[in-house]
Amino acid sequence: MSKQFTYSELSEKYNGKDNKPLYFVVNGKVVDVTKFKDEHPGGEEVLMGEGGLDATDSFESIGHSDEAREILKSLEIGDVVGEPLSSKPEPPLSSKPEPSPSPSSEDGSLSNYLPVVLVVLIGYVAYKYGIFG
Ligand code: HEM
Repeated sequence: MSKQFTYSELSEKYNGKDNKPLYFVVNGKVVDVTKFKDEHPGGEEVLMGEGGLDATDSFESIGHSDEAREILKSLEIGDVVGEPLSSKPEPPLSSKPEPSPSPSSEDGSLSNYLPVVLVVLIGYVAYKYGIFG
């Protein structure tokens, strides 16, 4: 059975800082990129930024080649268990703003009566100037 890591263990002991090993998670697998980071065509910094985190989205969004996936496989050293520590917390659903009612639908607003006022006005003018004979 392969070695198991938790996210808190990874982010504390394997974050690549202060000469610590650099591990992160891709598709549920823990990869050891301590040595590979120097050879990474995309640079060392981007990998350092993922230390101890779930890098699946970052890895997939770049559109890495099959060769990159082969290297990824060769670097796998274990599995991750438990929930990821959320680096970018989602706002709770309840904080979403309620849609505000549109002002034109307010009762008693003058704009609701505008068509009626216009029709009466036009009728009055037409009557006054003898358009109806
Ligand atoms: C163990 C994990 C990784 C491996 C084995 C790996 C491997 C590679 C390889 C072989 C390339 C060359 C292009 C290709 O073949 O697709 C590459 C490019 C690149 N990688 Fe990674 N990569 C890993 C993780 C990451 C992560 C987590 C990021 C972003 C946070 C990243 C960002 C990039 C970028 C931006 C390039 C493009 C460089 C360029 O074309 O100028 N990589 N990677």
